[in-house]
Amino acid sequence: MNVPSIENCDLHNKTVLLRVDFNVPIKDGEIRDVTRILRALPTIEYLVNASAKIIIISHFGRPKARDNNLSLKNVIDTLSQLLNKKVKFIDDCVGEKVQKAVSAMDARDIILLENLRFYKEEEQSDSNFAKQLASLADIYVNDAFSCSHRAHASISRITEFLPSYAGFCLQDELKYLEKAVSFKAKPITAIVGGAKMSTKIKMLIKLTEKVDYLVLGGAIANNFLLFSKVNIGKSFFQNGVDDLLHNIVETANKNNCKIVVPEDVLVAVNPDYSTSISRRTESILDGDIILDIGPQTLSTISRIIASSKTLLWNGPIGVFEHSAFASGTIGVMKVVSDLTHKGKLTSIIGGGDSLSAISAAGLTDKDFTCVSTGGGAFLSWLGGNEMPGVAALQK
Ligand SMILES: Nc1ncnc2c1ncn2[C@@H]1O[C@H](COP(=O)(O)OP(=O)(O)OP(=O)(O)O)[C@@H](O)[C@H]1O
Ligand SMILES: O=C(O)[C@H](O)COP(=O)(O)O
Repeated sequence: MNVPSIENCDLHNKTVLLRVDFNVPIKDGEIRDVTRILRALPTIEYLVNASAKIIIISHFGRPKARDNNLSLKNVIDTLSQLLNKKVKFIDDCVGEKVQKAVSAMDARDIILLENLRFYKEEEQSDSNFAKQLASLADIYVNDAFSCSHRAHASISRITEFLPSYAGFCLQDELKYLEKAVSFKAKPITAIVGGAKMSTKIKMLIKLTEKVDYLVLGGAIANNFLLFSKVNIGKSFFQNGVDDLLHNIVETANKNNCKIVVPEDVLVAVNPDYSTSISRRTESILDGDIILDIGPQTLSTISRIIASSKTLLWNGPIGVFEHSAFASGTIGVMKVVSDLTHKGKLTSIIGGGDSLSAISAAGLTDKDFTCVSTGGGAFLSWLGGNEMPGVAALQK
């Protein structure tokens, strides 16, 4: 997939608006995984060495309004440390304050603007908002593969107003993902977990056309359990998706794709999630909250992976941030990395919290064939959907 590279443009003394994905997992103000920041460093360093002025933009979480917990100020110290260079933070992303800071920039200066999603216009792909962002710079660079499935102002609308290029992280992810999935060695297993049901359930239909096993974990699995009339107690699930689930199950049957849901689960015993208890799915109580798969399901999934040649995985299988609910995600991670090292499995894993789960398992990028920063983006790309951010660069 060809995209115009920043290597093909004159950057000297130019102001560059760099869209990255600094939507990193964070808890109590502490970043739990810096992979998404690390992956942006080669592009930032390249721009510094080319004597550009660099304005970094990103979203952070899914804010409904301005929210200090979702301010990009939370990443500024880590970014400066990793770059070994002072990065200035401006607490807005458009308007006079930003314009003033930009006009005071020298070559090689870096500023980070505030969370784009503090403006509803970002997700609305508003033309004026994109124009305002564009007016700050001479060149736009997209280095956020993990956001390129979103048709948002800073991803696809903005390319209407500035010469636009791809950074190295975006280029590499496209290249490695293409290479990794080109083998298509069967059987192919996809694991989809996590909590972003509204985004991900829609993407499952296309996956069932391509894979032999679709293993469901996380909150997404709850929806499928509920659909098959299992009591899920007080567990998280998405409302109003029964028609979609019906289509997914039908398409899976038509394509000989086996959907695997948990047969046993771990539920919370106390409200602080410090202790878990295992239950068969048919024995879940009304007050239970499902937060992980149980041991039986872990061994079923491990068996399926051992019989597979390719594994695609997005989304933790449980709330691995709490040790009582980490055994499913970490157990499966270890099986996958072990088979990858033995050369028996091509493993491709992606997603913000999935990256964090890799480190929680004591593993790194090197333990898998390909590790993508993209979660929803990775699933969308696997399903063969057009990526608005990539398409916009190709226009
Ligand atoms: N059973 C469950 N109930 C509720 N939340 C869950 C459950 N299992 C996992 N999770 C949560 O899902 C979150 C991650 O979901 P998410 O869909 O964001 O995955 P991701 O890998 O970060 O992908 P993306 O990059 O698209 O965000 C984790 O923080 C985890 O605690
Ligand atoms: O975490 C992600 O997958 C990306 O940052 C995109 O976030 P979104 O699903 O909130 O658009």
